[in-house]
Amino acid sequence: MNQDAMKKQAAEAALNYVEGGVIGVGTGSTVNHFIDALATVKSRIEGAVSSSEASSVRLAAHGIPVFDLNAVGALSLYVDGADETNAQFQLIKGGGGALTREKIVAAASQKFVCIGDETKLVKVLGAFPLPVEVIPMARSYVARELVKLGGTPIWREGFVTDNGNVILDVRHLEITDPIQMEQQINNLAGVVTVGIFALRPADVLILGTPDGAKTVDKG
Ligand SMILES: O=C[C@H](O)[C@H](O)[C@H](O)COP(=O)(O)O
Repeated sequence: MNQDAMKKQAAEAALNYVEGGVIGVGTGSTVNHFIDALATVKSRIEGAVSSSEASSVRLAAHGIPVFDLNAVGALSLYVDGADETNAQFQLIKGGGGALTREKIVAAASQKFVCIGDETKLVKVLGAFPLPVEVIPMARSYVARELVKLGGTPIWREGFVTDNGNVILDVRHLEITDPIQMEQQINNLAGVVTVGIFALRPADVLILGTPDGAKTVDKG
């Protein structure tokens, strides 16, 4: 079974958590499978809050109403993918550049269901280059500060986030204390969001495997 088929399995298993109301929907290839599956049960929900323009377009194409987060208040459920997860469900996200809106929607949600394939599970976060969204004028300054932390930041040239900012992808960080590093990088002037999701980790992890989707729910 290939990676995409495992992502699809996990996405379809996440439908078990869709009960009603307005739900939060993330971004990426795994979430695209989830949006397509959600369309088959769309009468169950009122609509969705989306973490990116791309997901909003896909939801709308399926006839699923898309709401502004400010119009709906707290969400019961958020479903999103990840680039890496550790056993504590602390994540690296932002490979698609949607990390800031993803972190906002995750924070506003009671339950965060993370979906992916089994290759996303790692012992220590950081093999995947850590995305950091930065205000454009702060790009070089933040890059120098990230070098002081031991990282090698690479500007994702030509890419602009939905918020009009730039992304630095930071290699060579071994993230042994994700909460501390999330706070430290978020505190740099000019950083909008770092792609570590440890202060608000996922609550449920669903990983596609060759033997079927495996769900671990922290309850
Ligand atoms: O910005 C993108 C998101 O954080 C995605 O959830 C993450 O990159 C995983 O993407 P995919 O499901 O395509 O592997």
